[in-house]
Amino acid sequence: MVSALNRASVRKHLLTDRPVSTGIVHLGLGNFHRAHQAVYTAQARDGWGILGVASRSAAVADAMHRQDGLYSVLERSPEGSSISVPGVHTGAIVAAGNPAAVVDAIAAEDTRIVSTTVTEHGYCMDPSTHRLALDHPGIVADRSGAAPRTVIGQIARALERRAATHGAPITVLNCDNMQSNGTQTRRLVLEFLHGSKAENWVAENVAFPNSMVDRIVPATTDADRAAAYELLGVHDLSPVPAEPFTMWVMEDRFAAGRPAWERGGAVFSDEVEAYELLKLRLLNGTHSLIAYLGALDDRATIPEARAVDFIESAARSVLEDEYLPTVTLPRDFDVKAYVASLFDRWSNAALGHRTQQVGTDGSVKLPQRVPAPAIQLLGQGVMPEHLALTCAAWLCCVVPLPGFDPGPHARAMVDPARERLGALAAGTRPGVDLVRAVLAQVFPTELAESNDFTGRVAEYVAVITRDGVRAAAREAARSRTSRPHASPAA
Ligand SMILES: NC(=O)c1ccc[n+]([C@@H]2O[C@H](COP(=O)([O-])OP(=O)(O)OC[C@H]3O[C@@H](n4cnc5c(N)ncnc54)[C@H](O)[C@@H]3O)[C@@H](O)[C@H]2O)c1
Ligand SMILES: O=P(O)(O)OC[C@@H](O)[C@@H](O)[C@H](O)[C@H](O)CO
Repeated sequence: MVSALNRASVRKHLLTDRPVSTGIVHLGLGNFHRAHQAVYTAQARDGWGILGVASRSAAVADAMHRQDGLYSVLERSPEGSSISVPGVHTGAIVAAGNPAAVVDAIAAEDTRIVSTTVTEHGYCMDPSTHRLALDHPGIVADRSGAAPRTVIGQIARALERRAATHGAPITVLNCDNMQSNGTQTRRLVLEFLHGSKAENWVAENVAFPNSMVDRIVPATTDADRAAAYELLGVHDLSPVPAEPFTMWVMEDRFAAGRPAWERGGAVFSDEVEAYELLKLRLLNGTHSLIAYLGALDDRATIPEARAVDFIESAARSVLEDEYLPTVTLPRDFDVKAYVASLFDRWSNAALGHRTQQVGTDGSVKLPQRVPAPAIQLLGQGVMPEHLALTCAAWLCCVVPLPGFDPGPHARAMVDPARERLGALAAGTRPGVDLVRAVLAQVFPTELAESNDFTGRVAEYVAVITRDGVRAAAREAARSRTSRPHASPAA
């Protein structure tokens, strides 16, 4: 019989010491948290424990319960694989079954940090205004006094309770791929609590540091489970695959202490915004383009897509010509090495990050990546051809024109706006009207109402639909060569 992973069966050198107490409540017990923050917390070795909260699915929490709270992180690269077991979780619960328990945990006096990786759409933020979507059904219900089911509702209600009881300060640490993620979370929580007694207490006693998180962590496959078994010698129900690269940069503004995450290599910096913009644009923005072009070219994974000549060229163009000129680099940052490392990381075939996964939730991810650089370049009289191509490829994946089949990887992309945008498309004339109507749903008005930009997106949609995605990328490359462009060495 194959034995299961638990504290008795795991090889001791792979496991960290048991945490002393639960100082952190983490919302979003997905793969990323388990291969990123949990690993840094294990490497801090200073006793901090984490209560993990899954939103709806019980799969990860159940697996962890059956394994004494453990799971493995399987580092995969073409050079080989290695494994570790970050045993820092003191519990795992599912919010959907017991929303009151989430509020209780965050409100507990011993809780000093509440952190989040709940995907961009978990914040119920209107993507075009970046304000709390007060008409979101979850927010409406949570504000009416029901046991809160949204992340912002859970945090806000727990902070209210802290204010009304022991008054102990706390830090809210957003670890999602969002620009100014701490600042935005603070605004959303305060908007939720607007007019309440707790509003001032939160403003004065709760820290919301900004953070930049980076590690490519795909969804787990059967091949990962088999590889984990080979390395562990016992069966893990829920291993997490991850690339070797990992980076975490955050502001050192914690209201009630923090683990010594620097022991795992985390960087505390006053330049987080520069790191965030760099990462969200160069990595995530380019990643989105590779995913949408790749899916439309029938490529299942990012490394397969990145190896296609026209996709690699488009990726280099959007990165070097359109994202890079719109960021301010952190001090002493070696951007040439960073760009080279990105193309290496996207080539990691051992990891097999799926185009479908990276392309999922485009309606809430792209607003963090595309509008600001597009508006900046348009303001300089430059047409951002490859940002327009990114939007067109996304539209062709999630709101394809009648008769156009975007292929299985695009069809598998989940998007919270898919239905709404589909209904909009059904009632709008294809072409620039449709592009403008769709972009108005997700982007700031300034970009959605730019005739130049929406016109260009509509042209790329037409080319993809009529002649295919390769032809559209060729067209973008041709247009790009007609104007000067920057390079990472510049
Ligand atoms: N995976 C990566 O490579 C990576 C890298 C950097 C940052 N991130 C950030 O982490 C996030 C999660 O990635 P992941 O790989 O863990 O995904 P995942 O699918 O493994 O987990 C997603 C988690 O978010 C929760 N969630 C989803 N929708 C929610 C909602 N509406 N309300 C509350 N919780 C919700 C789920 O319960 C789950 O715990 C990403 O969206 C991104 O912002 C991921
Ligand atoms: O995590 P998402 O869904 O916001 O975006 C998909 C990928 O671009 C992303 O997961 C990257 O792999 C990651 O941000 C690398 O740190």
